[in-house]
This record gives sequence, C-alpha cells and structure tokens, in this order.
Amino acid sequence: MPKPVVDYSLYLVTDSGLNNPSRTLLQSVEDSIKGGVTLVQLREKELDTEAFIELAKKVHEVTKKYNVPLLINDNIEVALAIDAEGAHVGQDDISCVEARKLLGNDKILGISTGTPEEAKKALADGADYIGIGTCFMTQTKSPKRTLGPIGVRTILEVIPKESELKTVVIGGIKHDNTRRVVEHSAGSHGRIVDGVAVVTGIVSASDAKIASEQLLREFRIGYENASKHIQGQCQARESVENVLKSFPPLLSTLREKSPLTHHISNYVVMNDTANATLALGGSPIMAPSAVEAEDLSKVVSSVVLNIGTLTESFVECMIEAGKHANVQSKPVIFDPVGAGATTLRENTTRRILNSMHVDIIKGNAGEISTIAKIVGCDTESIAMRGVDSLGSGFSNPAAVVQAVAKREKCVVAMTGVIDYVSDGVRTVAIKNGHSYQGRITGSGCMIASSIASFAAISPNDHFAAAVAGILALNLAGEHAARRDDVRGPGTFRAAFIDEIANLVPEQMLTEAKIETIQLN
Ligand SMILES: Cc1ncc(COP(=O)(O)OP(=O)(O)O)c(N)n1
Ligand SMILES: Cc1ncsc1CCOP(=O)(O)O
Repeated sequence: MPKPVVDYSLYLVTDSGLNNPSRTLLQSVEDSIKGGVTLVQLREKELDTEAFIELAKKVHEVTKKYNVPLLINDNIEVALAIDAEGAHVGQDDISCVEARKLLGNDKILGISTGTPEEAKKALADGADYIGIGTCFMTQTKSPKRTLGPIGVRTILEVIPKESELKTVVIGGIKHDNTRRVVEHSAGSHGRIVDGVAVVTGIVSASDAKIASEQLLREFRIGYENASKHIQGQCQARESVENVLKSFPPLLSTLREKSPLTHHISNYVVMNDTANATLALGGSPIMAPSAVEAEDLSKVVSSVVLNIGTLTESFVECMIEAGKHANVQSKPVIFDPVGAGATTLRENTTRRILNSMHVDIIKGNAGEISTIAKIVGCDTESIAMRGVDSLGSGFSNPAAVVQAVAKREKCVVAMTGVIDYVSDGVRTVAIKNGHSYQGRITGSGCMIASSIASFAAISPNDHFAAAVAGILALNLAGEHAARRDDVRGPGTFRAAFIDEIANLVPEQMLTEAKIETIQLN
C-alpha cells in the first residue's frame, strides 16, 4: 500500500487521562473527526503493550470509517500490530532511522523537534513530518522551555522551501491563539506550518466537535493570512504619496465616527491619554480588568497595551484583551514602555509578543532596540535608563524600524526627535513635532492612543494609521508651542490638548514634513 496523502491541518493527539469524563476516548475521537480533525495520534502513556493494542484497534476502526490516518505515539510494535498508518517518536525514544527501518517506507513517520538542529536531523533521517514544540506552556507535558511563535519560526526557517518535510506546531494550542501562531511563525522564506497538533484543546473540551470546528477554522484563517502576507511582500501597496493624501479625510472620519479604544495603560498617563483621545475625536475606555476584556473586545474598535506601570493583573488583562482583539480582528497597538530597562519588562514584552498578534508597535529607540533583540533581528542596540532611551539613537534608525516590521509582520513606529514608521516595505521619517513634547510625561503614550484611534478607522492600512497618529499629535505640539500663553511644560500640556482638538484636517496635508526612505 502506498503511503497515504496526509492533511496535517488539525492533528488530534489523544490522552485518556485528560479526556473529558462526560464521554469515552472513542467518542472524543469520533466527535473531533466530525468537527474536522484530519489526523489522529493515539498517545497512551499508562497502558502496557497488550492494552495499547486493544485500544488502538478500536480507535483504528473509528478513524478508518472516516478515512483519517491514525499514528501511534512512541510504540512501533503497536503501530505494526494494528497496521496503523504510521507512528510518532520523540527525541528520547527509538531513533528516527531505526523507526523508519521497522516501519518501512509506506508508513508515515513523525518526530518531535525543539531546535533547528533537531529539525535538520529529522529531515536527513527521513521523517515525513516534525512536531515543533513546545510552543506555549501546557499542563499536558512539562516543558523545560517554550518556543513561542518566534521560536517555531526559527525552526521553520532551516527547512528548505522545496523540501517535502511537513510541520505541525504543538503545545498549548487553543482556538484563541491558533491564528496568531500560524501567522506569526511563518518563515521569511515562505514556509507556513502545515498544521496544529492539539491535546487538551480537543479531548478536554466540553464538545470535541465544536472545539475541532473552531480550531480548524482558526488554522485556515491563519494559514490564508500568512499566505497573503507572503504574497503581499511582492504585491504593490498604496504609495506613500497616496497615503498622505488620505489623512484629511481620515481625521474627518475619525471625528465623525468617534471610535472606542480600549486602553490598558499606566497610572501615570491614564488621564492624559484619555483626554488626548477625546480631543482628537475618538473615545477612550480605560479598563484594566481581565474579566471584562472579552466583552469589551466585541464593542471597541482598537486596543492599546501599555506596560508603563507593570503589575501582574495589568499583564493578564493585556494578554486577554490582545487575544480577544485578535479573534475579533480589532487592531492591537503595543507600547512597550521601558522594555529594556528591567528583566521583568523585557520578559513581559516577550510574553505579549508571543501571546497575540500585535498590529502596531510604538516605542522609543531603546524600546525598539529591545524588541529587535527579542525577535532576533540582527541590529545595533540602544541602552535604556528607566523608560527613556540613552544616547541619540541608531546610526540607521530607518533600517532598524523596517527590519523589525518585516520580521514581526506588523507596523513599527519609533518616536524621537525624528519619528520613523515602517510596515517592512514602506518606510518614512516624520520631521514634525516640538521639543516641548519631550518635556511632559505621557506624550509618547498619547501618540499610541492617537495611532489607535486612526487604526480603528483605517483597518486595512495600519501604516497609514501609524503615520497619521504621530503626525496629528506632532502638529498639535507645534501649534501649542507657538501660542503666546505657553510659557513652559505646564501651560504646554494644557495647550497641547486644546490644539489636538483644534487641528484642522487639511493641516495634515499642508503642514506635514514627511520623507519617504528607500532602503534595499
Ligand atoms: C505531533 C507531535 N509532536 C510532538 C509530540 C511529543 O512527542 P514526545 O516528545 O515523544 O513526547 P510524548 O508525546 O511521548 O510525551 C507528539 N506526541 N506529537
Ligand atoms: C505531547 C506534547 N509535546 C509537546 S507539547 C505536548 C502536549 C500538548 O498538549 P496540549 O495541546 O494540551 O497543550
């Protein structure tokens, strides 16, 4: 019999110990297949070979009924005894070469991998697919470390594009992170994971069919988005010139629609960011509780995550809000305040980037430098003192911003005396603004709020939203600084809010000092 053609999209890995007690494992398998599971692995750690074979025969009856391949975890003897379609082995089990010898070439053979070296070896040793994990923390298997989507990508990138080796990601995969994992792990050379492997997300779910339907839907959306993104790198985007022309109508629409932005922000700036949002024409809701994050995700138009005054409950709320915003396709703006200043801030930034898809990252040079390090961009670095960058910045800031945007498949805005924005393809420098903005606390956070209001009404072009969001506040800064009643930072702060409200849409075009930067 030739090796079956396998669809790896949704791979159920069983575990009797975690099976929902309301049904048998066989029912879980059958329900999940009805919900869209395309491949099943029987993973039984407690059974002796005889009992394993007994159970495997029964499970095989179910999977054969639906023409879904069944693989056996770790035990080649059981796989051969029931004539399963293949087996999965781990790094501490029988070697891949040995397993292939025993199974023959007609069976599917998968191996677990957690490093690029293991993936390269699996390819050389004749595996059909690799399980890449552990992606996220999971109680099913205690991992020494988790890879996150970025670690998964590092492994995908060592597999040649033309190779036949298939890949699935495993570990903590749930319906609400599947899309993000698939989109974000896609390799720069165009490889996307072929599927997601799931234990508890299916076997422990109250309804295995519904859980599988949700997972498969999310996998397919993630896969399609990732493919579009890869193609998009070759597709034409709206030119910077046209983007600039769209700013006056964008500001008018913002004022007309007054989009609601969920802010999980810091104690220091909460009042100023709420007032800046209102002055621009948007509507803020400052809600730092994780409990209402899901409900809010359905009514707000964008979300700002700001790690300025870090507490665990803020972080929990940010992660909940970000994940739900992803599910609802609402833009997420991340302000990694002081990201490189402490280990806690750096780890939180990593956690946030690994838990959701961030649409726009806004930070100063030091914060963007930390993010570049976290996501593995080989760029020059900038030191931090508290929440401020030390030194004047990068020697080629535009290149750094573009590299991080390309790597993270998002828009990156780096604020400073000159602001830089890139979506990985289009990169601009914004030369508006006034030094007074740097002398009041929260002016950067207000820019994140402004970007979020623009992102809410420019869902298809977050680059335009980021540039418009910065420009609007920089113009307001210039206008405020010119006023006779502004005599220092205190009076500037009040005048700044006034001038955000007074901004005339046409000024977004006539007063903009924006330069396109061409990089290779
Ligand atoms: C698809 C897939 N990927 C990884 C694993 C883990 O296998 P292993 O490392 O052998 O760990 P155990 O499953 O034996 O706990 C898997 N089972 N499936
Ligand atoms: C078997 C295995 N290998 C790496 S993580 C994992 C468990 C995945 O379980 P869950 O989907 O419940 O997180």
